[in-house]
Amino acid sequence: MNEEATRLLTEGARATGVDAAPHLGAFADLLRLLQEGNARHNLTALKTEEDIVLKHFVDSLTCLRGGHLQGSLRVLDLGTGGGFPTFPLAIVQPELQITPVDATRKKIEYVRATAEALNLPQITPRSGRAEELGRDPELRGTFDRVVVRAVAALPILAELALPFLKSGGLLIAQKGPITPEELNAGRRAAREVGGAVREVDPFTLPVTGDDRTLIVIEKVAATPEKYPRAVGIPNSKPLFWRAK
Ligand SMILES: C[S@@+](CC[C@H](N)C(=O)[O-])C[C@H]1O[C@@H](n2cnc3c(N)ncnc32)[C@H](O)[C@@H]1O
Repeated sequence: MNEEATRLLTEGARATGVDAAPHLGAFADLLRLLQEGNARHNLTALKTEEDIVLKHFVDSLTCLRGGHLQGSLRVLDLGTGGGFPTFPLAIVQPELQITPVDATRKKIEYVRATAEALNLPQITPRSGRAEELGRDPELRGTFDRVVVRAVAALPILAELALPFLKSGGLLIAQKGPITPEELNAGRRAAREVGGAVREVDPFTLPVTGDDRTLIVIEKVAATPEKYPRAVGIPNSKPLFWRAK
């Protein structure tokens, strides 16, 4: 990792309360593996080391805001893509037991190989659609946290994520700026699937100043059996929201 990318990672992580210094070697390995994997799997559009460090590594770490990811929690990363926020979280909080999930099998193969290369056995990837995995008795209702970054509108995320959570578990959704309409629909959808919005935390990404919002939804009641609906329906007919 070049000097400027190292400086940005250190500074950006510090702004989120993380000391990156002990982890610089692991982040450098992750950067190299992502760049190599990108040639085969189209994992990220970001090309420069500085952009990857800020917009994937530091951005992923911002889901630690609020202090909801401490201890040996069972965490599901819904729509992990190239492993974000899974890898940055696993590097700085190795006690988390993380299951990254993605519908694209090749991305999960990359995530599995990268977790092995980085010696992060606490990462146990699964490929599949959230609509189907959320009905698997081994996964439904078994997670303390679901993290999700850049996957869908909030009402869709609520339907896909809440089934995975235990009672009292939290969905931590990393989003860009959110409109009052999306937030309102997200609140209604959350209620429908057994959740309640607990925190809406607007902030700017360290260094770049990009607008971000961290939304925390608590599971307060069992998710009705009919959710999640069949594959594709949460996106094509989102609860209380318009389809894209
Ligand atoms: C824009 S990418 C974001 C990837 C990663 N979270 C990040 O922030 O870089 C969205 C990912 O979500 C996955 N995805 C979308 N809908 C899904 C679903 N219903 N079940 C599982 N994965 C899904 C896609 O395959 C894609 O890899």
